Amino acid sequence: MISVQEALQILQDNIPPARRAIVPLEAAYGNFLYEDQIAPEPSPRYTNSAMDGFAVRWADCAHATREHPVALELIGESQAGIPFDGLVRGGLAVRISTGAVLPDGADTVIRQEDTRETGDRVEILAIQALGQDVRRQGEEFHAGDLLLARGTRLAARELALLAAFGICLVPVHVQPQVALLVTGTELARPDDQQIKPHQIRDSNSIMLASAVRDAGAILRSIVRVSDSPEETIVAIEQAVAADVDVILCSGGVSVGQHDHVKEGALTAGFTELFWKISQKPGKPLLACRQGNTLLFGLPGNPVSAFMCFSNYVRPVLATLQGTSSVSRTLTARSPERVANTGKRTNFIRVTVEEHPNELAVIREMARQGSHMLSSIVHADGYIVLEPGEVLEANGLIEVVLF
Ligand SMILES: Nc1nc2c(c(=O)[nH]1)N[C@H]1C(S)=C(S)[C@@H](COP(=O)(O)OP(=O)(O)OC[C@H]3O[C@@H](n4cnc5c(N)ncnc54)[C@H](O)[C@@H]3O)O[C@H]1N2
Ligand code: MOO
Repeated sequence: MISVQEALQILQDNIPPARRAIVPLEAAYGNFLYEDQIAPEPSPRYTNSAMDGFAVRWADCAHATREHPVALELIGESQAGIPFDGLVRGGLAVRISTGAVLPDGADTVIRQEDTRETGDRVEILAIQALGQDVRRQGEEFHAGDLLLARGTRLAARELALLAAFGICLVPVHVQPQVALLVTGTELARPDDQQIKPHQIRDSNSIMLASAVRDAGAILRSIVRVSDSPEETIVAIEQAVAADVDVILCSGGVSVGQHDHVKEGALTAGFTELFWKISQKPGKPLLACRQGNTLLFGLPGNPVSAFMCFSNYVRPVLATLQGTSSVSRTLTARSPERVANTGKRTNFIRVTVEEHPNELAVIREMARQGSHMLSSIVHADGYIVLEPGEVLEANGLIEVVLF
C-alpha cells in the first residue's frame, strides 16, 4: 500500500495536459481562460452622459443657482443610440439621455432635476463642477489594458465584460468529460418499487454525477453493470471509445471474487498507476491510465467513494480544466481530544461551528462508518490524522470543507 502523499504525487505526474479550445462566448460559461484577455478598444467606447438632463458648456453656467438661473437655448437632443449631429456653442444646450454621446462643444451635464424648461429654453438652476455627470471615453479601460488574466473562471460577470468588448471567441481550457460506470449486482434504482430484500438502492450514481458537476466537469454518460467481468470490460471499452478524459467506476475494486474493475481496466488496455492507499476510508482506490484517459476505481462504500472523489478525483478534474483552486480550508479548534489509533491515514469527518471573530470549532462525527452517508451528509468537512497522531483537547488543526 502506498501513502496518501505518494498517491497524490503519482496522480500529479500523470495528469494529461488540459485540453484547449476557442469557444463562442455562449459556450464559455464555467471554463477557465488559458490566455489573458486584452481590451481591444477603450471603455467607455465614447464620452457620454451619466444622467438624463442637458449637455451644456461649463463656462456658460458655472455660477447658476436657483435664485439666479442661467437660461440656455435648447437646440436638439442626443438620445442613447441617436447622437446629436451638431455643435454646442456658447449659450446653447442639448437634451441628453443616460448613455447618449456627449455632443461636440459640451463638457458638462446638468441633470434634469436641476433644470426648468420654458419653451425652447432650459434654465440651469444648479451646477457643481466642470465635467459633472460625464463618463469619459477610456476612463475604465484603455485599449490594450488587461481585462481578465489567464486562469480566470468565466461566469456571469466575466462573460459580461467580454461581451462588452465584443470578444466573442474565447480561448479556454475545455471542461473535462467524465463517464461514470457503476457496478454492483445488488443495486436497485432509487425509484424501484420492486426492490428486493437483498438489494440496496444505488446512491453512488447520483452522488458522483453531482460531484462531477460540482467539480466543473461534464458528465457524458452513466452506465450500470452487474458484477460481471464481461459487462465491466465492455463498459470500460465503450467509455474509452467515447474519448472521455476520466472514467469513474464505483464498486468492485476490492479483493473479492466479484470485484472486476481492476481486471476490467487492465484488459481494456489501461496501466495501473496505483491500487490501495493506506487510508481510511477508501483503502482500495484504484487509478489507471491509458493515453490521455484516467480511470478511477472508487470503492463502492458510499462514504469511501465520496472521500476518494474529494481527495483525488476533484483535484485532477481541476487541473484538467486549467485551475488549481479546489477546496476551501480553515484552521479550527477541537474542544475534544481526537486520535487516530489505526494504522492508516484517517480522514475524520467533522462538523464545523463558525463564530464571528473566533476560531471555528470542530466536533468529530460520532459515526464514521464508510457505509454511513450521515458521516458526510451531516459533516461540514474533514481533518486528516496520520496513524498514531493525536489532536489534544483545544488543539488547532486544518479542516478541509466539503
Ligand atoms: N477481504 C477484504 N474485504 C474488503 C477489503 C479488504 O481489504 N479485504 N476492503 C474493504 C474496504 S476498505 C472497502 S472500501 C470495500 C470496497 O469494496 P468494493 O469497492 O469492492 O465495493 P463493493 O464490494 O462493490 O461495495 C462495497 C459496499 O458498497 C455498497 N455499494 C456498492 N455500490 C454502491 C452504490 N452504487 N450505491 C450505494 N452503495 C453501494 C455495496 O453494497 C457494499 O456494501 O471493500 C471492503 N472489503
Ligand atoms: O476503505 Mo474502506 O473505505 O475503509 O471502507
